[in-house]
Amino acid sequence: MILSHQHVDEIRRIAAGHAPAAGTPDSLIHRSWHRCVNTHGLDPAQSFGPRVESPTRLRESRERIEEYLQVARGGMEQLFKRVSDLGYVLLLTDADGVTVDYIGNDSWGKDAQRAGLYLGANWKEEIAGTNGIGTCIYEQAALTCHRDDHFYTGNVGLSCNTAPLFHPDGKLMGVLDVSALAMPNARESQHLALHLTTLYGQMIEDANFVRHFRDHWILRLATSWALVDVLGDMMLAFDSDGVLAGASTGARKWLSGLALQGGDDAPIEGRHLTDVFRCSMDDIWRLARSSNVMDRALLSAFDHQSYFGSVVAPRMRSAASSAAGPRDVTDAAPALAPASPALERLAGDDKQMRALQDQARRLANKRINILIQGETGTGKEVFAKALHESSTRHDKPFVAVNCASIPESLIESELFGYTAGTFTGARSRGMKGLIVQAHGGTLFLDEIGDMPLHLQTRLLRVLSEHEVLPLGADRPIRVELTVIAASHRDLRQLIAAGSFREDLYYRLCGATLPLPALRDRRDLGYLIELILREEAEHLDTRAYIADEALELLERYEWPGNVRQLRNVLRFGLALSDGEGIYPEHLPPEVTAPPVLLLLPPASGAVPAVSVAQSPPARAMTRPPEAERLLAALQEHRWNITAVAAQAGQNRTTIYRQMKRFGIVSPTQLPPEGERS
Ligand SMILES: Nc1ncnc2c1ncn2[C@@H]1O[C@H](COP(=O)(O)OP(=O)(O)OP(=O)(O)O)[C@@H](O)[C@H]1O
Repeated sequence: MILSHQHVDEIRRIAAGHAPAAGTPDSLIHRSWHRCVNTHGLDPAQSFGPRVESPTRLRESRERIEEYLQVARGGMEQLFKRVSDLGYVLLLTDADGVTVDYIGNDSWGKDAQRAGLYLGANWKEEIAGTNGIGTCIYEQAALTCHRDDHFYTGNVGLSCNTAPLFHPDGKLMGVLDVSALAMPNARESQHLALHLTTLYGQMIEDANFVRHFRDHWILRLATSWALVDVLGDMMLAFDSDGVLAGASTGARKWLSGLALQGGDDAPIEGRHLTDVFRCSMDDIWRLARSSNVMDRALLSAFDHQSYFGSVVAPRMRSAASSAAGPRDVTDAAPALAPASPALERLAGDDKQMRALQDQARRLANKRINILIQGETGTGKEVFAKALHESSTRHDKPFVAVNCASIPESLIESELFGYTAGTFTGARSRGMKGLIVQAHGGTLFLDEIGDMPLHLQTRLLRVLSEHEVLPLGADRPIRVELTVIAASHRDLRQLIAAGSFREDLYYRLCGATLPLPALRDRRDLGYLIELILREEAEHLDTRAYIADEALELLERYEWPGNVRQLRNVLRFGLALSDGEGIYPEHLPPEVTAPPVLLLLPPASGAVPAVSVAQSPPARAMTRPPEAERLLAALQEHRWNITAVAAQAGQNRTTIYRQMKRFGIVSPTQLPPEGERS
């Protein structure tokens, strides 16, 4: 041990900016000495006595962080069992360095108390100079402050190992300290104690994280598959839409380090899990259900490292829903998202559409890119627009781009823009690209599957770096936008065929909304009424449709979906001249009789009534569902309402099934002699 005046001289030398003498402690301690003299105005030659806060101040501190204290106490008791025989005491402080909890050994309690290792002692660096706790608060990193590292000579008998404890929001909660008096001089004597302090510090933080996010889903990640269920290196809390609500300290460091490398300093909260990993939410839910750890690998979207994941369900879920897995997340989600008129009007009483509307309401204000899939004409653009209008971005631009309809040679300049002088002739003045035009709002990329591969690469960069580089420009433009992409094609098939980038797919499908085909919707009546009213208003005519015409619409399969429905109604209104739509006002594809299958007579009194127009080989097959339907129709004497009631379905469904199986009611058959 060095003499006290040598200690003081060394601190003054370092504080004055001189190089340390050989064998002196690390620069973290030097930084603190420098701070103590030059910033806090402390003098190392002064004597030091611990400052102990009043019982009232201590009580107030403890009350403020009650939950943290409870969690930390559990970890401290475990840790104390491991270090008490070695002569250590444990301290827990708040973020201001005040000791709010203490576990020590009664036999040397008095000495520890005198040294300031006790409840209420304030170890802030501004007061106590360089010390384990105060310096840890400054450095926000685990450290050892061993003997002569301390600023005041009165403290050089102490050896302190500390770890900062962070709240799930990333702010410092306090410090865990493992301290002892009269340890051997060799710094190495503290290695194990520091290691244990760091380990238990992480366990306390993780326990606090799990408790804080007990109503969220938690994804635990580890680089070792064997440990993922017991000891995650990192944890991410997310809601049932996959939006991140918090990250444990390990995950926060990992994510912010990686994001900063990419120049992105946006907060972690609000990002989507599928931005972090190259996977879809379906993969995350699958991972939650899988019991085989080897199936639980996730590939990071940033550093392309593999992690093993396990998912912990929120506390509020019932046992039954947990067992069913997280597929039915809408059941687990808290309350229904508030209604939004733009989304509301898109559907009537159709279960699939209702679920999509609810999901869309929840997603509207989250920073998530969305992929809408559905057959042509199902209303993908209409849905995207409604989503935008329901969001807080509704007063910002909604820019729609149809990747299939812009010539390939123009897509790049249309999307990314170009500077003046890049082109000659009419385009010489430069143009703000559509991506930049959508800044702050929503960019709708329709038929994304048709985007050429080289532009997919550029789009990927826009999405990950939030920057656009117009053609001919040397500096990128910063853009913030939400992308809604749509496709009627299966993008996974395009990926398999090599014509769509997998990484772009994962960037785009933060959530996938599959729009049902019109033939699978149960709200055709609602849509007819809505569209009829809109079209009639447009044509300034009467919105009326006769029952016979309505029945034909209900029986039609709608290969062109809602777009075709709108066209048919517009056509009907135009032809009907304000007299109401009757069958003769409908286009032939809707009124033409279906292609019929020959169904051999069923065993029963009523003869089979189908007519053959198709090849004999197909005609002879009669699927069991057709058998059952025909039997029900015969039983109810072709009363469609009665058959629908018995089957628990609506009349439209029965009509569709009849059409599919080529079953025609005797009342609709042409007279015997006219059949072909
Ligand atoms: N829910 C709805 N209510 C009223 N009209 C709708 C609805 N959905 C779609 N439509 C109408 O259908 C037509 C097609 O809609 P939209 O362009 O959104 O379909 P899409 O799926 O994007 O088609 P495509 O795949 O061909 O791009 C539009 O005229 C729109 O007005």
